[in-house]
Amino acid sequence: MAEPVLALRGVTKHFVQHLRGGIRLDVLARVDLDVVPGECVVLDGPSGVGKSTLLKVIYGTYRVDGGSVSVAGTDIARAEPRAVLALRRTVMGHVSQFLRVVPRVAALDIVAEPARARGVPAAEARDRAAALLARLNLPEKLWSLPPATFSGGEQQRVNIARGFVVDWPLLLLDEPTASLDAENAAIVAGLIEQARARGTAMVAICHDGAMRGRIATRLFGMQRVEQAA
Ligand SMILES: Nc1ncnc2c1ncn2[C@@H]1O[C@H](COP(=O)(O)OP(=O)(O)OP(=O)(O)O)[C@@H](O)[C@H]1O
Repeated sequence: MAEPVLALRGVTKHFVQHLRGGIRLDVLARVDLDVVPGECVVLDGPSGVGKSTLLKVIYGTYRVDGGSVSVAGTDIARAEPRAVLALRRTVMGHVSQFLRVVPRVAALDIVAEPARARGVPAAEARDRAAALLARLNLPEKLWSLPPATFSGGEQQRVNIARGFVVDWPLLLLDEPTASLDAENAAIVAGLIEQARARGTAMVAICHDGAMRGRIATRLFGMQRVEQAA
């Protein structure tokens, strides 16, 4: 078995809901998970069980109360912000549900940016970005425009292209096909399969049954944590 790119051990996380009288909510309790190159693990469990929270813990957005989150050997849950940013630049990509639009930057450059940040020359990065946008059926006349005014599905395709412009060791996918029609969703499934074949490890949230059946190599079942009285 290959070495895991991602290894979670005993991960525990709670929130205190300050707007609701300081109620404590235990969301993750002693979560263990290994993900090796070429796997696509889909998080499985009812709404509110902590799937998005777990993805944010892996991406280094949230600190944890206990346990460790090893991303390519670094415990990201405890890493300094600078180390988190370095891992995001070199090891770990993230396709979020919604595009974070950068004002006045063209769609093509938004897609090319992660490749540029990893040292790919500008022309090659733009070529890769163009190939992905074409594959995802984004009309070419939109490529030079900032995506602020794009439709939800167009923005999501820009976001997906941005996620796949680099061969990440680890890629996190948060509902990557939620706003897409069946044809474009199938294209995304193809991108995921190709990335797996190249050795990318993936962790995904995907509520659509047909899509998860197509992309998941394994489901990771999550259960609600019993709340302390
Ligand atoms: N930043 C936060 N502060 C306080 N509570 C939070 C925060 N983020 C999530 N929660 C709570 O933690 C629980 C788990 O939320 P999370 O979004 O991880 O669930 P989920 O499994 O992704 O749900 P869904 O499938 O509906 O998206 C929820 O009860 C939510 O209200």
